[in-house]
Amino acid sequence: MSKTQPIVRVAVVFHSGYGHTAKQAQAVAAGAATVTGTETQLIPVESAEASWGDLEHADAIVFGAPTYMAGPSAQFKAFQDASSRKVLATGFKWRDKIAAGFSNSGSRSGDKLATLIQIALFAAQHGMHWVNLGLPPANNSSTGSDADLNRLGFFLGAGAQSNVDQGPDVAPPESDLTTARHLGQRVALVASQFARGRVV
Ligand SMILES: Cc1cc2nc3c(=O)[nH]c(=O)nc-3n(C[C@H](O)[C@H](O)[C@H](O)COP(=O)(O)O)c2cc1C
Repeated sequence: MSKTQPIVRVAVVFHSGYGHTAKQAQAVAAGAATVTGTETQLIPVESAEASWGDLEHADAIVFGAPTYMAGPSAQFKAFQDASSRKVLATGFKWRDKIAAGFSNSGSRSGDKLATLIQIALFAAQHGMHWVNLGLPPANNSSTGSDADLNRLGFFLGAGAQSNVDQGPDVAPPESDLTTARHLGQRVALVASQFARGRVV
């Protein structure tokens, strides 16, 4: 890349107990990869211990967790807690990075908003710049449907819903994965704008 088009690194850190949120995470990364000059990395929280260095070098980190009992899963929360010692205490290393979030759950609401709010606050504690979903709500009129982009009507981040009797081969549905790809692309674009600004 030229000096005016720096490479932008987008990391997607996620937990998924049964594979559904992993599908959403893969879609976020795929969306980010559509932006020229973007390198993406998918990091399951189980691998986070080996990935603190990668996260330090990322321009943007997208955080994703399934909603379990009205908040991020315990495994994702453990990753968040570990970041206090690994990131905050060692020099506020994520300050001024781009951040965004996503969550998947069994119910259409399922209280995913609580998870997204928690993730946004977590990013704020790290001094990161939050990127919202940037889509109008959909599936909210007589002509709307579950095939709509942002069918669940989130603003803060990307939501997905996976029927609890379906595996990750079919859930969440394509509309939620397209919504996740949109978020990834938006994050990569914003990260690219920030990176160009730093060059200037
Ligand atoms: C311990 C536990 C708690 C859950 N709590 C919620 C919840 O609060 N709201 C909801 O809609 N679904 C809830 N679910 C359903 C999951 O969010 C849903 O199955 C999701 O697709 C799981 O994602 P995963 O396969 O990435 O783990 C819960 C599932 C588990 C296992």
